[in-house]
Amino acid sequence: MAKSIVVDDLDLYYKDFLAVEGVSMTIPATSVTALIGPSGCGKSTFLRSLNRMHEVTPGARVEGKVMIDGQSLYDPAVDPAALRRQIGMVFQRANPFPKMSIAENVLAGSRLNSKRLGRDEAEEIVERSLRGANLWDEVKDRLKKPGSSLSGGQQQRLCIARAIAVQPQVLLMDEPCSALDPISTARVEDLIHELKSEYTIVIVTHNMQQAARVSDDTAFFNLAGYGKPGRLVEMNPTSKVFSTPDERATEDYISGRFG
Ligand SMILES: Nc1ncnc2c1ncn2[C@@H]1O[C@H](COP(=O)(O)OP(=O)(O)OP(=O)(O)O)[C@@H](O)[C@H]1O
Repeated sequence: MAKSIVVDDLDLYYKDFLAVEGVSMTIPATSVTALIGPSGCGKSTFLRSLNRMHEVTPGARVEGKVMIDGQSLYDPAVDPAALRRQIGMVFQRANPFPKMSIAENVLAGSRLNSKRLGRDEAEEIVERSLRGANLWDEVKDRLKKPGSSLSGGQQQRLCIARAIAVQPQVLLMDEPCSALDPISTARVEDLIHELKSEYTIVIVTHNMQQAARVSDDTAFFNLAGYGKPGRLVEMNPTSKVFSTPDERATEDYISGRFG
């Protein structure tokens, strides 16, 4: 079931370097939130703090709070590996397991999560997830072929199918279309639109039009200068951010005056 995320005064460090400072925001459930801002302002770092991937980097640490439906993500009782399997992530470059078949790719997370899957159960997960990722019709006759035999756009949708196979609460996407052609991009954007009825989606994008097309809310991050931490400048409904933003810096960025 989709969950809301509440972030309270979050600081993100790489060793002594404060990369992101003082972020507080509420990400509503079953909606798409876009993270935008100039290179280096900490969008990916922030995204990775939402499923505890940030701390996988040696020396990286977190101060502050992230709550998912009232549960603190950084509570010592939370198992980060189990949590990462519950919060799906899709990366810039499609990364299917190259030697695994299409079906096995979809099942990879479920196999890690659970006991043995029965054949019927496995087939049901494969079909449901591939349908969910708008890929079923294109691959249903070649489920045993390697994931790497698909086109780039199909591979990215396969990765989305893999992420939703475990029915995550939240789906994090880090520039999921940046390596895709316009047609594949449009398909992934359509998919994001469909998926938001079931998932809470947070997407990092450099593409302003994409943020405007796919998201309900937009968070603009900025940094005061090189070596300074990134900060959240404003978060508002996307229509407002792109028409009458609260902050001058947001307007300047959106209209291409910097970044
Ligand atoms: N593994 C790391 N070790 C040390 N510093 C890092 C690491 N990863 C990122 N940083 C630094 O943290 C800051 C934020 O980087 P991040 O990649 O989150 O920004 P971004 O907004 O996603 O950038 P881009 O739009 O270019 O992808 C940058 O100053 C970056 O150099």
